[in-house]
Amino acid sequence: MESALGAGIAMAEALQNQLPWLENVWLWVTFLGDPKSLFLFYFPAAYYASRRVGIAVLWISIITEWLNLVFKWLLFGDRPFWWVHESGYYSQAPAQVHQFPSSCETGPGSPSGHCMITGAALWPIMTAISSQVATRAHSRWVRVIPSLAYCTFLLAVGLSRVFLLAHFPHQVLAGLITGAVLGWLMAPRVPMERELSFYGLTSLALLLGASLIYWTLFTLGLDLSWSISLASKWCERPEWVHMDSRPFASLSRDSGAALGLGIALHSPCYAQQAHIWR
Ligand SMILES: O=P(O)(O)OC[C@H]1O[C@@H](O)[C@H](O)[C@@H](O)[C@@H]1O
Repeated sequence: MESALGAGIAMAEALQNQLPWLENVWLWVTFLGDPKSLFLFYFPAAYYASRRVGIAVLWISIITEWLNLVFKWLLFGDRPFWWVHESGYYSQAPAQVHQFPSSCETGPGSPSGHCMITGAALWPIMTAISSQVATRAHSRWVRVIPSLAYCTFLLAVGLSRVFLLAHFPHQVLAGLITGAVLGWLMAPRVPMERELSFYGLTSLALLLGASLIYWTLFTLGLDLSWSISLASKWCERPEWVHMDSRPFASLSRDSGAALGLGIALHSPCYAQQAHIWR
């Protein structure tokens, strides 16, 4: 296992030292692939274009981010930025890698959330654009552009995570595969018109479900804050350890977004707008 992780560090070394001019590109790509961007940018943009696709993006983001949190708790994956120091693997010849302001994620590393959550949530956008293109374009090459763009973007997100020392390549691969499978499975099953209690109960279930898993693992003697201690210990600058990368920050976002979606869809203001649109 150590040599596989070492190969991941060698890949990060190559990305950082052989292609230094791409640094800003990787930082931008990681920002665009951040699960937070799904809630802040992709969901509103998709909703503006199509209500159904917008709700699918938000719903899939909520559920896959929650699943990603649970997978991370169960898989105990190291992050490269602390593993290079903690493992002792580089005590003789230090690795030629450095950290960035967005390297110091405090959650465990496996699977990559950027790849898994963003991969799943962008699936409905990709399929919606694909079907639009298919009705207009006759060329097979034009029709594959949306799926090609989806794959290229996610591959770039994966490479950016390796470049930043946030993930090992196998964690990126696990995130990419899980994200695409979840996107494919969930996109046709997104609940569209449900009563407010459905959203309230989903919000509560996400909150209580994660808390129950956390306390069960904690009672079994597992320390789930191990990654926060390692991130704080090995991050080059304390100000790079961001509170919103903590596992419970994403849980609050998911639970709040599920309830917020229900309240918004049942608000008189929304009903009035929906009436005008019809
Ligand atoms: O697992 P990754 O790719 O580091 O990404 C997941 C994390 O990305 C962070 O930027 C978010 O703030 C977190 O909430 C999220 O959990």
